[in-house]
Amino acid sequence: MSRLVVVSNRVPIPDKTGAAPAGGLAVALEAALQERGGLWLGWSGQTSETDEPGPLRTETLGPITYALTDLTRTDVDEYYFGFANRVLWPICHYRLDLAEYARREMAGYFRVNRFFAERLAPLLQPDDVIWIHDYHLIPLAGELRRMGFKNRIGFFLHIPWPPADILLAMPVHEEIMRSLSQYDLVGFQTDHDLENFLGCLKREGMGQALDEGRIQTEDRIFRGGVYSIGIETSAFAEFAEKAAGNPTVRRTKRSIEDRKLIIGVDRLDYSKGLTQRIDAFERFVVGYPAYHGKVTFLQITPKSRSEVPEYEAMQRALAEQAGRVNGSIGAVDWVPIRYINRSIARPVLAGLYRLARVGLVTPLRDGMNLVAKEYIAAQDPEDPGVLVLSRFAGAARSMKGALLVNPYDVEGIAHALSRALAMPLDERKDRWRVSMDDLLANDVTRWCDDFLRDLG
Ligand SMILES: O=P(O)(O)OC[C@H]1O[C@H](O[C@H]2O[C@H](CO)[C@@H](O)[C@H](O)[C@H]2O)[C@H](O)[C@@H](O)[C@@H]1O
Ligand SMILES: O=c1ccn([C@@H]2O[C@H](COP(=O)(O)OP(=O)(O)O)[C@@H](O)[C@H]2O)c(=O)[nH]1
Repeated sequence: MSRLVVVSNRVPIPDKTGAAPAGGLAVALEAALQERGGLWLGWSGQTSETDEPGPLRTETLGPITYALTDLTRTDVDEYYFGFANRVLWPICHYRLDLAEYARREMAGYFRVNRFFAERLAPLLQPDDVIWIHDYHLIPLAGELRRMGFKNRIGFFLHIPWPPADILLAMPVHEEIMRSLSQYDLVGFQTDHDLENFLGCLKREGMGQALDEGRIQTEDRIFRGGVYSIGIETSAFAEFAEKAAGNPTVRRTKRSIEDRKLIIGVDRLDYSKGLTQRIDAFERFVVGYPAYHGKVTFLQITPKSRSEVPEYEAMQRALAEQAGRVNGSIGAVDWVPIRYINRSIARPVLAGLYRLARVGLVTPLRDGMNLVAKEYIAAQDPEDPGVLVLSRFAGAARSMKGALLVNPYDVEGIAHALSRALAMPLDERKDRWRVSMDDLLANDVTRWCDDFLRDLG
C-alpha cells in the first residue's frame, strides 16, 4: 500500500494531557491517520523569533510521523490571519461584507504555499499518495506539479464553497479555481458545495462537468466528489458513557440541579451564529415563561483567530450580550447563560453533551459542524436529547432526526427550543435513532476510506 502523506495548516501533536485541539479538521484527521499511519506535515502553530522559519522538526508518535515547521511573523500575518482568514474564510462563508482583500496578503498566501511545497519535496517518495486539506493550501498541488511531482494528489475542502455571485467578487478567483484543477480529486462536504463549484467554473467558462465526477478544464481533467466528514462515532459514544464519572461533569450535573440543560459548543467565530443564538435563547425564556428558572444554557466558546479584527470585535460583543441577557432575564438564584471562553477537552465535552437535553447548533454557514455529530453520538439511547440544528450546516444534509432551524430566525429557534424541551421520550428516541444510524454508517473511517479509494 502506498504511504499516505497528509498536509494541513493545523497539525495537532497530542500533548501530554491528551487534550484535543478545538477545531474539527484536526480532530477528524487525527482519527483518520491513527488508523492507517503516514506522514503529516504542516504549521507548528508557532511564529519564529527571526525572519527565518527555522528547520523542519519531525517526530514519530505511534503510526504517525509529524513534520512541523514554524512560520515567520510576516508569513503568519499575510497567509493565515490575512488571505486565508480575512478573504477565503469570509467569502466561503457567504460574508462578502467581511472580506478584506489586499494584494500583499494574497502574495504572502501564494509564497507560503510555495514554502510548504519546498519543505515537503525532500520527504516525498514517488508512490506516495498526497492528501492536502483546506482553504489555506489550495495552491499547493500547483507548486508541487511545477517542481515535477507526478504523485496522486487529492484535496479536501472542509468549509463551504459559495455560489458564483459571491466567489467572483474575490479578485483572485480564477487563480484559486485554476489551482484546484491541479489536483486529481477535489472533495467537498456536501452536494451543494460541489454544485456551487461547478457553477463557478461554468459561469467563468473555465470548465464543465463530464460523466462520473470528472471535470474538464482548459488543460486538465480531474475529479470532484462529495465526501461528508464524520466522527469516530462508536469511540465517542463510549467516551460519553464513561464521562459520567468525570469530576467536571459530576460537578456540572450537581450545579444545574433539576434544570434542563441546553448546550452550545463553538469556536468564537462569526460564522457560528452566536449573536442570534443568544437572542433566540432570550426570546425563548421571555416567550415561554414556564421555563423561567427551569433551564440553563451552557455556551462553551474557546477564543479563535483573535488577531483578526472581526474576531476580536466579536469577543467583546458576545461577552457584553451574554452579560446583558443574564442581567435582564436572570434572577438572584438563577444565571440563565453560562458563557465560557475556555477550550474543554473532548472527553469532558462528551459528558457535558450527554447531560444536555438540547444540543443547540445554529451556524449561519458551516462546512460540516462536528459538534452536531458529537452531540448525537454522546446521547444515552434510553433518554436521548434533541439536536436543534441550522439548516445551513453541512451536517443538516444527513442529521435527519434533528429539528432544523433557520439560524437568522430568532423566533423560529425559540420555538424549536420549546418543542425540543417538551418532546415526548418516544419521539426523542425515534429522532435520535435516525441520526445515530447515519453517524454509525458514515464515520470518519468511512470518509477517509472513500476519499482515498477514489483518489487511488
Ligand atoms: O485552525 P483554526 O484557524 O484554529 O480553525 C479551526 C478549524 O476550523 C475549520 O474547521 C472546518 O472543518 C471541520 C471538519 O471538517 C468542519 O466540521 C467545520 O465545519 C469547518 O469549519 C477550518 O476549516 C479548519 O481548517 C480549521 O483548522
Ligand atoms: O472547547 C472545545 C470546543 C470544541 N472542541 C472540538 O472542536 C471541534 C469543532 O469542530 P466543528 O466541526 O464543530 O467546527 P470548527 O471549529 O472546525 O469550525 C469538535 O470536534 C469539538 O469537540 C473541543 O475539543 N473543545
